[in-house]
Amino acid sequence: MDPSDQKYFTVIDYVIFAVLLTASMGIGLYYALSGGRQRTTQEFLMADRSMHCLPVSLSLIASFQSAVAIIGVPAEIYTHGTQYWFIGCAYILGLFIPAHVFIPVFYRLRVSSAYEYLELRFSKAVRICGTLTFIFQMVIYMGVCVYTPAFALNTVTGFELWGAVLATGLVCTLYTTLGGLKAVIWTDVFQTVVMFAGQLAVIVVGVQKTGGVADVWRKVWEGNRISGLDLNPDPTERHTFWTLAVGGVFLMLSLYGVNQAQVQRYLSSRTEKEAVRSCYMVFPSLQLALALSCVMGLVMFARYCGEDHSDKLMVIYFVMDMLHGLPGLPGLFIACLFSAALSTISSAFNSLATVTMEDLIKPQYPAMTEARATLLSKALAMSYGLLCLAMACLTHLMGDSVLQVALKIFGMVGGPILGLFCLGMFFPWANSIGALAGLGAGLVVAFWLSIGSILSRSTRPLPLECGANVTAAIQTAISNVTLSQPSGLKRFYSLSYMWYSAFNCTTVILIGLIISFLTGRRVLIRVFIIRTPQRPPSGHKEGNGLAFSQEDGPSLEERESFLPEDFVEYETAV
Ligand SMILES: CC(C)(CO)[C@@H](O)C(=O)NCCC(=O)O
Ligand code: NA
Repeated sequence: MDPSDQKYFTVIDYVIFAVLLTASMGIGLYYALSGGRQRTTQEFLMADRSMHCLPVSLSLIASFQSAVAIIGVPAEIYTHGTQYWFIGCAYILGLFIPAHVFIPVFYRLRVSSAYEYLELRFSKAVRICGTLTFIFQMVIYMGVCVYTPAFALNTVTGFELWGAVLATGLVCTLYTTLGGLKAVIWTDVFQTVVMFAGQLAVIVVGVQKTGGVADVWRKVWEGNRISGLDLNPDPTERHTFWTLAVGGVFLMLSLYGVNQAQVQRYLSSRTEKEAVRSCYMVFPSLQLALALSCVMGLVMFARYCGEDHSDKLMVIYFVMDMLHGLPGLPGLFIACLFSAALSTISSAFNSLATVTMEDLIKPQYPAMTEARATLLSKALAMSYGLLCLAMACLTHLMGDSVLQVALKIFGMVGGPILGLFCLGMFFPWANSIGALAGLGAGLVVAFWLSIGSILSRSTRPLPLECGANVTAAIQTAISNVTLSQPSGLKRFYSLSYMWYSAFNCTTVILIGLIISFLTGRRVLIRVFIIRTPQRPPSGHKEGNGLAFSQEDGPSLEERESFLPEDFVEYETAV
């Protein structure tokens, strides 16, 4: 393809892209100069805990819906059919459980960082390890997010690669640093709308150009792209109903239940009810986002099938092919891609600044003034912005399908973090040594599994794709002969990446429980149930899962300094 943006972009396209960046900056500036003018950490990091559910819910979708999904999901559907669409089933429990289990715990504790919970429940060491793990996860993910749209555009249209990376990184850093969480949430709202509009435009034009809905349907049906329910229980099958709908629930829990970016949004809601409502409202919008990307994949198939496009950037080729000659629309799609990316990395910057401030810095300097803490938070948001640019360079070196890379990061690092929170919330007899050992073991096994899967895959053939051919068949035959790993380990390495979250979460819980039993068995434990201002306690039955054991929880004084009136205490036998 001719690498020249002259072919695709007219002045109006550049204008639309510029409007996106300017409007985002404008929102940042507005929140820098209005309200409390970002002079407290409560405002900068928590949006004064004053948000309504609609902006919060749109912002919740935006956090983990980046250009990776916009490019990756249609490519997945094109190559492997609509099986991936079944991940929509995981959204039911994946949002219901956070709404009724995780939100009440975090909200009622009035924490700022989700990791504060880990110290309340276990110890300072567990909190710090949890925080560091989260920082690691988000920093890598951020690099993928900022790099993907820039790289895609550069390859297809010749749009300057590092120019685009710098523009995204700097604009995002600026409005995040200026306007705090309020700006992040309101730009997310605007960017989510642009994202949907861009995808919709491509689909409408695409359907028209391929001959209408009936024609698209006939082609994808004949091309065998409408997948039935695959109920194969084999956990090494990449995408089946089980890997997607059950494995996907754990993925969703790690993102929507305990990820700081999302927890922070729940906490910024004005009431707990509003937070729960926003979580419910994510469901239809996330289904819409999924449907739009899946349909785009199908339209793309209707357009190209027969041709052997296995390029992971084919979505961009397709879009430019559809939209060029329609001034403004290529610009709208670029705005859509960058909206998706901006809204994700801004959430990352702000949540990273929050945990670094609340979990790593404030506990060391409890006497810090509010003015200094706010200034430092802004400096942190900005530093993470610059780090993000560095991470983009690192991503430059990675291969693989971007969607798979992002979902693997969520499973490898997010899975163990989810395990840590579950250990705390659901197992009163877990102690902090168990939690540390569990997290450590969980991360080691997660990395072993992921690295093993990368290494063993390099000796296997490429997956059969649309234009499966003789070469692939020969490759399979050869690799079947040459693979000599023990089959048990090989099977372990080929676990579907959609199970990573569930598997790694379970490792943490199991090891955590075993070590807890070995290091601190007790006959009696003391369980503390949080009372809510709205709902007076009526005995221990209405416990919401937050439990402190006698030995490894914080001291009674410490707990009282946190929430004097909110605890009820009783003894129970193990
Ligand atoms: C988080 C899910 C799985 C929810 O459907 C989806 O948004 C997704 O595939 N995200 C990929 C990561 C990204 O878009 O950056
Ligand atoms: Na996003």
